[in-house]
Amino acid sequence: MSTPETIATPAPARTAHHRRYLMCRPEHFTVSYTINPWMEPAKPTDTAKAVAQWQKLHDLYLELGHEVELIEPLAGYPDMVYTANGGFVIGGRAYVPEFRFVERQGEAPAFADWFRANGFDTVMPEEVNEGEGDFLLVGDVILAGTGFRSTGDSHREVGEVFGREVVSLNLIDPRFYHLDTAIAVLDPVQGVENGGPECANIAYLPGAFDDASRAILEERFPDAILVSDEDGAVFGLNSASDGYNVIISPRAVGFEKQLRERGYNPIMVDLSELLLGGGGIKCCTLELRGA
Ligand SMILES: CN(C)C(=N)NCCC[C@H](N)C(=O)O
Repeated sequence: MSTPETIATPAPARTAHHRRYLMCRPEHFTVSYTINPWMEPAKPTDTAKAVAQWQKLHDLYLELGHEVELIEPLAGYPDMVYTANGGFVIGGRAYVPEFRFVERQGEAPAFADWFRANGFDTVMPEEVNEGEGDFLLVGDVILAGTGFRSTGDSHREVGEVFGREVVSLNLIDPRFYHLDTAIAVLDPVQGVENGGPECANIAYLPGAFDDASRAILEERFPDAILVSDEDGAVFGLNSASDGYNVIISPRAVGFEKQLRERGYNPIMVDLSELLLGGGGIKCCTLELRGA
């Protein structure tokens, strides 16, 4: 009697897409205040180590063929390294942040000046929003997080600025206070009109969302990778993908395996020092989507 054969479904072939990123060298990095549960000013920080770890991420992007722009770090703004919060950029238009906490508010004019000086159509905000920390472009749609930082009103505003559908999602766990700690966008931006997939895929941490938001994610992304609480808790989802290479924390071992099974190429970069400020790989990376 022959035993039934299990036929493994082959992982789809993935293609890397060129990216342009904005980063900020953490020359002034330290933890001198607490605005998220990860930050403990009493714990010592090592700025040289933060710079060395950040440099590896920066150099990896260049090795992968991506472009990296730099913004000058400002003394007194140790969180400026987390450039994902410095704006949200699509089609050459930059929507500037309005930070929730006074400790970061001085960063916004510096990001606005950088966008203007580099030819972006720069839109000043009326609503509290923390840029690509809470806004993620997935296919043609903007997923927008709220609950801790960006307000619901900023979801309306970002929709008006870019003329796109916005899907609001409620974050409920203070450890995952920005959307980019709970969702990773895996596939390149390709709308149906550009010949791309109808829906680019994501990975997410179900426990970071309320029931209603989880239901939305399940319906919109039936093929999403669901990551474990263990991988979520080490900021595994705070990653950067070019559609093939996915840069993740070396601690997210389960997520690494899930990515390989789906045909992605996970590359591990350790930003343990920057985790002391409550940020990881994605937080240090703002995508500059051109016109
Ligand atoms: C992935 N995340 C959370 C980010 N997009 N940014 C990190 C910001 C960290 C900073 N200390 C703060 O609390 O604002």
